[in-house]
Amino acid sequence: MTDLLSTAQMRATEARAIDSKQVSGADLMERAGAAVAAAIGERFEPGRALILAGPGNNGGDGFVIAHHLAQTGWTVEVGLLGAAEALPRDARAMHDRWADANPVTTLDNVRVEGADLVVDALFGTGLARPLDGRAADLARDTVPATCVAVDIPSGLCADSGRALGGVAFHAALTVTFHRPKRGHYISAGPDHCGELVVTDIGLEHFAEQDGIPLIGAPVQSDLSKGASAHKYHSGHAFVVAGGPGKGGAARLAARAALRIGAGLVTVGCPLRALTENAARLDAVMLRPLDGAPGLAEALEDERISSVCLGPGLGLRHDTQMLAITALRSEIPAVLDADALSRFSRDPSVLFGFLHDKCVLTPHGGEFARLFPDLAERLSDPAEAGPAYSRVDAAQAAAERAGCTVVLKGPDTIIAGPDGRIAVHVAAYDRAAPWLATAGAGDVLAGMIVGLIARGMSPFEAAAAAVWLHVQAARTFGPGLIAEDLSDALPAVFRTIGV
Ligand SMILES: NC(=O)C1=CN([C@@H]2O[C@H](COP(=O)(O)OP(=O)(O)OC[C@H]3O[C@@H](n4cnc5c(N)ncnc54)[C@H](OP(=O)(O)O)[C@@H]3O)[C@@H](O)[C@H]2O)[C@@H](O)CC1
Ligand SMILES: Nc1ncnc2c1ncn2[C@@H]1O[C@H](COP(=O)(O)OP(=O)(O)O)[C@@H](O)[C@H]1O
Ligand SMILES: [K+]
Repeated sequence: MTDLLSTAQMRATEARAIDSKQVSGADLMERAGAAVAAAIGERFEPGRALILAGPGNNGGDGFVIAHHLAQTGWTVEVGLLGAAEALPRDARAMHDRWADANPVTTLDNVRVEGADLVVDALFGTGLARPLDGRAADLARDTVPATCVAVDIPSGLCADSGRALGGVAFHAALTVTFHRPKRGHYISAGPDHCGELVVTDIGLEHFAEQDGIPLIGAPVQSDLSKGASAHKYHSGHAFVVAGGPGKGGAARLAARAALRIGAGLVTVGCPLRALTENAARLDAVMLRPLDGAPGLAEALEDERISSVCLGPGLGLRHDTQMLAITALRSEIPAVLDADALSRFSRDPSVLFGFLHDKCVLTPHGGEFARLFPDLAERLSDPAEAGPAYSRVDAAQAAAERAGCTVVLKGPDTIIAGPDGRIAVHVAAYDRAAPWLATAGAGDVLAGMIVGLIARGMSPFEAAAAAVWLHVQAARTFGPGLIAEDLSDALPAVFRTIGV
């Protein structure tokens, strides 16, 4: 499992290593710089390299890289921000080794034009405030295709993935050490990092705390079915649909719930939408509902194991009554789309009925309607590190709501009411750009409700569904529309051995 560290966790690991006296800060810097130079050697032909060295240990790594590149045929120029005398001890030593035989210029005097490679060793995990002056100009002027970032692109907050002051380098390659940091994955991180390489610098033995897990493929045995199982062993998911002409979203959710393995799925809809839904559904069952009292009656069936509300439900008063009715039944519930937005005027009404078996699946806009203060902190300019992050926001939302919150996006954050967090990022080798398509969210809600019907906990169901959803998009490939996601699931199941 890959996990994402905070800068504090990384610093603690480094401190434990150094305190053990088994390794020194200079050893770590030597290994870090050598790892970056090796990654460069595997991807770029030698030419003219410009190293931008900052005033801390990130700059120290830059001098190690200069040393290695010069030994492998590169013409190397180094520009330093600040005075050599002010560098921390290890960085100063690396500077002195280089400066003994080579000139070091100031950052003000370097020019990125004409460089085949720009090594951004300005700031790493110690970035405390926005880039300014010459560093900010260089971040704007450096061509991403020629830029290799040391540890993290300078300007990017390693805890939040947000560019402090809105300015950060864009790199073709980022080489980080020991473990990826949160900032490499969430928010703008992947956009700034380019290719991400994580190198081992010998800290494994000193790692104590786990970071935030990046969600991987679900365990096959959690999704397989017993050879002699009855359909009711896999649960019965109930999806509440809107009125005539509005049923598509709920049908997408229902089909996803069935494909992901719920034993039975029923769509409940107003009587006047029955014919339309009947014409479009076969394996999914249909039940007319007479408003909230009708839903209450339907949910009295003890075999119903999960309920999904929101997709295509509309923003009228009925939606609020239907949601409250579903929540009162205490059946595990997935609330999406209109079932969230309907409560924007007074989210505390919703919070009053939620319980720990619920899952809320807001995209950014829906999140802002339910948690305006948290969304505002996210949209306020990030001026100091560690900046407020999507992880902080999702965690605070789950605590307030008392249930699992899935904050959707290319980077999807899953937060449990107990503080548990998991992240799936559709970037790097998990990119799924065609998933940004109408109805994809409805399918995700259906997948979650289907897995809950099968007996998974809300948090586990959300994590597994988010991975399967992206995997289905990646398996189908370009041209994907929401309808295709459920139909790609059988192929996905085969590849993970279900
Ligand atoms: N952890 C590990 O195991 C290993 C870590 N290693 C490397 O160390 C790096 C972390 O080093 P670091 O802690 O010295 O911080 P770094 O990022 O160089 O910056 C700090 C300096 O920048 C300054 N400063 C900050 N923001 C600024 C701004 N906007 N504009 C101007 N100045 C600003 C800040 O000044 P201050 O805030 O103190 O005034 C301070 O002087 C890490 O990313 C990795 O590359 C590897 O060598 C080996 C293993
Ligand atoms: N660029 C992207 N890459 C991968 N997945 C994405 C991207 N943008 C959105 N998604 C995912 O697509 C889904 C969109 O859901 P949502 O915004 O509710 O759309 P809709 O309301 O149209 O169904 C979410 O699961 C989200 O995580
Ligand atoms: K950097």
